[in-house]
Amino acid sequence: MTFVLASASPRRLELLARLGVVPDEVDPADVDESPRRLELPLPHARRLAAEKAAVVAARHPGAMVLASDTVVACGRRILPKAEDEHTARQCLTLLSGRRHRVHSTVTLIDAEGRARHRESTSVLAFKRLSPEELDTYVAGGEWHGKAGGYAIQGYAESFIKTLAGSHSGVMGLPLFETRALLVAAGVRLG
Ligand SMILES: Cc1cn([C@H]2C[C@H](O)[C@@H](COP(=O)(O)OP(=O)(O)OP(=O)(O)O)O2)c(=O)[nH]c1=O
Repeated sequence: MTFVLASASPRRLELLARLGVVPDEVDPADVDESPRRLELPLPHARRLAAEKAAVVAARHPGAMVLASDTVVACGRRILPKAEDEHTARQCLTLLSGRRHRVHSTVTLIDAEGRARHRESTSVLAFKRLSPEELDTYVAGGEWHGKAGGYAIQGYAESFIKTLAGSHSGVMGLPLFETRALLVAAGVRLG
C-alpha cells in the first residue's frame, strides 16, 4: 500500500518519522488557505486538513493519505502565516503578553477512501516582548512561513511561559492524535 504525506512542511515529515513512518511520496496539496468570511479558527483548521487530504487522495487512487493543518488563534481571530517582516511583527505584537490557542488538525484517508479525523488544541502564554526582543526576533527570520509568526521549535520557545497541550501539535503534527489515526487505519508503526 502506498502512503502519501500531503504536505510541503519538512517539520511534518520529521514528526511522522518519529512514529517510524516514512511516506512513499510527499505530495503537497497546495489548496487556497484563506479563511472564509466569519470562519472560526477550529472549523477553519478542520476544513483545511480535510481539503488537503481529499485533493491529494484524488491524485493517488488506492493510496493512504495524511494531511494536517495548523492554525494560530487569538480569540476568534485566525493569525496569518508570516511571509514578510511586517506580518511577523503584527502577529508577535498581538501575541506578546497574552494567551493564544494553536489548533492542529489531522485527516487520514485510507485505501478505501474513508476519511478519519483528529485534532489537538494547545493553549500557550507568551511573555511580554520588549521592543528589542521583538526587533531581534523579527530580524532573525525564524518566523518565515510559520502560522502566527513564530516557531516553537526555535528561539521562540523561550518566549513561551506555559504550554498546555501538544508540543508536536504546535509544530504542525500532533503525534498523539496522528498515532491514534494510523493505528485505527491498521498502519504498522515502529
Ligand atoms: C505555531 C507554529 C507553526 N509552525 C508551522 C507549521 C506549519 O508548517 C505552518 C502552518 O501552516 P500549515 O498551512 O498548517 O502548513 P504548511 O503550509 O507549512 O504545509 P502544508 O499545508 O503543505 O502541510 O506553521 C511551526 O513550524 N512552528 C510553530 O510554532
